[in-house]
Amino acid sequence: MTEPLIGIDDVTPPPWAAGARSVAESGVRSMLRATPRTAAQLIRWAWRTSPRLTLLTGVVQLAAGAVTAFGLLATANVFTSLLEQGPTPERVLATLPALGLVALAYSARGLLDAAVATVQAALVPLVEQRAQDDLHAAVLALDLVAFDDADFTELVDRVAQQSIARIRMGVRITGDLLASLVSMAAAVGTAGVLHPLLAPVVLLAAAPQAWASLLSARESYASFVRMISRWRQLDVTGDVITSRANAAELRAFTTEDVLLGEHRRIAGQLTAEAVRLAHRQTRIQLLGRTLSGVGAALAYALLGTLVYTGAIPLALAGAAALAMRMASQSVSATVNESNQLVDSGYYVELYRACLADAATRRRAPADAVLTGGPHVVTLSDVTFRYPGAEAPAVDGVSVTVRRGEVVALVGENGSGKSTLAKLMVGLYAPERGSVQWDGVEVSRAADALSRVAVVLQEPVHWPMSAENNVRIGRLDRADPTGSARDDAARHSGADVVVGSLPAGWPTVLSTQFQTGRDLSGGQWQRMAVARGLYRDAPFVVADEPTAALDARAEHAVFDTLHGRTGTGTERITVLVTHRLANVRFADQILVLEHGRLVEHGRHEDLMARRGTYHELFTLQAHAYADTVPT
Ligand SMILES: Nc1ncnc2c1ncn2[C@@H]1O[C@H](COP(=O)(O)OP(=O)(O)OP(=O)(O)O)[C@@H](O)[C@H]1O
Repeated sequence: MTEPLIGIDDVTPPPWAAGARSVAESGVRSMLRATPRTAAQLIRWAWRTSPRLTLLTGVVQLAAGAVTAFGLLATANVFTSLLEQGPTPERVLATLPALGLVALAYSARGLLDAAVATVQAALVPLVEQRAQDDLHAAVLALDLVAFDDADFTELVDRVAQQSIARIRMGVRITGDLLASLVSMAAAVGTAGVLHPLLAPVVLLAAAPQAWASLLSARESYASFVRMISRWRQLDVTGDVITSRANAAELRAFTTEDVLLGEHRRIAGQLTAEAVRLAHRQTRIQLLGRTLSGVGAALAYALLGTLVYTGAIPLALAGAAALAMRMASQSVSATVNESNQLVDSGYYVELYRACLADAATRRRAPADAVLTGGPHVVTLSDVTFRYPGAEAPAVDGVSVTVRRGEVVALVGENGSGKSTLAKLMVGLYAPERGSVQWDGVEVSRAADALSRVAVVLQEPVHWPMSAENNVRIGRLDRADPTGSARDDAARHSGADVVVGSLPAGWPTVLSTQFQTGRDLSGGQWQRMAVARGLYRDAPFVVADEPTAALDARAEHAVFDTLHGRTGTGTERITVLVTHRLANVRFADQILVLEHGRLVEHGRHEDLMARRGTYHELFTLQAHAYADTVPT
């Protein structure tokens, strides 16, 4: 097979990758500016999480840097007094107080390092938790339609998987960077005090290494942008291979080899790119180190010249050499930490961009209140298009539904039934036209969804007890004796499912837990119907609620939905189904084709019209009539 299995070999980088692309294309100077920006952003988040711990971290990091500087000065002092006129026993004794200070500085640094570790251990997880919490809150506040935008959902996935960990790392590195900067300033400052020429020379010696690190980081960004579609393909293929849901079909169609081959093909491309990148980065780093080495040699040569010409007394030369050594060490640490921050900076920025994007995709603010109802639901010229789609999924639908009615949505696959049902309850807002409940625009009503129960074809498999799988339909419903729960279970057939569970209602329905159980497709659907009934809402949307149910269970569910038994008829029921025998008794049948409402009426009217509904119904009826013995 030569064609890529996934079908898309090169996708356009999503808009959220623009940040990485601009870094990859930007100069070293703008990358230099990115580091303080990232650090400032992380400090702001840390401050927002805990001003006290942030302040404390800053203070102990600064103190650690300052103590290191103090240690350097004390050591320089020891050297100076030792070398002043050649060491003698008296002079050695005279250095003892300075040596004491060196020891003090070392132990203070040890204590401060412990303090840094303790304060960071408290602060970093808090910042991480807050970042995760804010992300979850933003995702839960999203308008449903946001999940239909593939680029945005990939952004959310990436941020959830990568950015949170990078924020954690970034906060820690920002603290370390602060301490390294103080040490560097102290060392460079000391060298400068000993002779003004030494400070710039020390910095110049380190500059090539810093430059090489930034170039190397820029190469990483460029590689990331180049391979972004490969990474997406690798993730998708990996998920197909490892997912439990796919396991049976994947084997039944004997696709193991082709999938493995596809995964290897993509992974091979990524590995080749990783090797190319590593070689390029090694060359850049080597150049940087060589130039830095030459710079360091020049710096020491300058020191030698200064001593030789008497510009620096010999007694101070040892201190100067020490300061230069420490300056180059702390410059290396600063460069290394800045580098890591540049690396994290991309994901930190992605997180910020994701929250900003999510804020624009929130559900519209509720500015209308419903008083009871809905009694009358009115759709006027409703049109809706999924993000990025050319054709509307629902196109100019107008209809009125009254309380007590059962409305069936009928049509071929992809004709817009599920989308229309979601528009009716305000899960989607129309692009054109309006959906009103008793004259109120439903997508702007504060409490519309609390009046809705949905039963979907592929319901959520809530990883919780069977009891809560039903009660989550309305957790605040007062049902101390469990009679409402039992009613819902009886009318959906979930009572039989629960009866077969080892611990009954408390059994956890998830094999992710040791004592948990999984259910069959039809059993899950019965639980979903029970949940919908338990919600006891005045507006019920049942989207293929019985697709996986056996005949007896299906019959019972439709009896309930049609209000012929049990749980009350004072509601609106919207039913999406392909089993047309179940829509015969509906008060209104809406037939959709390519999103347009092409037929509308009761069963008898539509049969008399001999249009699409008549054709679909007759096809199904014949399939049964030919086989039922008379
Ligand atoms: N998330 C989405 N993004 C883009 N297009 C979508 C999305 N979901 C559905 N569509 C498209 O919108 C149209 C209507 O889909 P919808 O799910 O409403 O159809 P349906 O009548 O319920 O289909 P089925 O009988 O197969 O369940 C289809 O053309 C479908 O391809």
